[in-house]
Amino acid sequence: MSVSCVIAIAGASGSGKSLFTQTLIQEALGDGLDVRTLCEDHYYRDQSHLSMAQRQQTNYDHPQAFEHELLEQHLHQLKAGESIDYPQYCFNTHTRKPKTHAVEPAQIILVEGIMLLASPELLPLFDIKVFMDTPPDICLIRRIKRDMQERGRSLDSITEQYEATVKPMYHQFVEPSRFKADVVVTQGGENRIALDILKSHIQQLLNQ
Ligand SMILES: Nc1ncnc2c1ncn2[C@@H]1O[C@H](COP(=O)(O)OP(=O)(O)O)[C@@H](O)[C@H]1O
Ligand SMILES: O=c1ccn([C@@H]2O[C@H](COP(=O)(O)O)[C@@H](O)[C@H]2O)c(=O)[nH]1
Repeated sequence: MSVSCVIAIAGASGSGKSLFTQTLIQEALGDGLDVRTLCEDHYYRDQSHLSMAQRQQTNYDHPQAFEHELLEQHLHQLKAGESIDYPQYCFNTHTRKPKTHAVEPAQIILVEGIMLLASPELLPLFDIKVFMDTPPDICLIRRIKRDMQERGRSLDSITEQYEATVKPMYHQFVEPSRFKADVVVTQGGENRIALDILKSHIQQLLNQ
């Protein structure tokens, strides 16, 4: 099976990318489509050569924090009908897990991540580029809740990281990348009309 459509879902941390992507996947699967998802987070560079204190100081909100050359290679492979060894990243240790997951090519590949539209080398690989446009204060509230519940973080570490890197890098890289998008989605991961518009456009691309 060769890939017919690669969709990028970008936007700030906490903007609703994962929820929007999961909803789109569930609905596309329900429509009988063959879908896979890739998360840019799994392409974070491994930090195992650093001490834990150094890992905690790393700027994870700069495009260079990601191994985008590997993501680019994987998207080329999937488009060519080849399976990939999808890396697995651990947020608690800031390291790549030893095991990869095999991902097979599919009709639709959804890729979600903060820097997807801020990396010129990736842009030509996307058939549809989506940007989740959610106000920064809402993103921060969601991030605090999620990082405390799911990523083993304290409130102090979240707010320190937010001021040191997340906020300035958002303004330098993420927010300007909005202008690369084909579709800008407001109201987070539950925007029904945006989901329906995308599903309809995906069907058109698959029928071409
Ligand atoms: N429209 C929404 N209304 C309420 N909560 C939302 C909405 N969109 C996302 N969330 C919640 O906000 C948190 C962060 O969303 P998530 O999709 O993980 O963001 P991202 O992947 O962009 O970091 C999650 O707990 C998610 O369930
Ligand atoms: O080791 C790490 C790697 C990343 N982060 C933060 O994660 C977000 C991106 O993930 P989302 O799922 O889009 O929220 C990014 O803003 C990094 O600051 C981290 O804290 N530690």
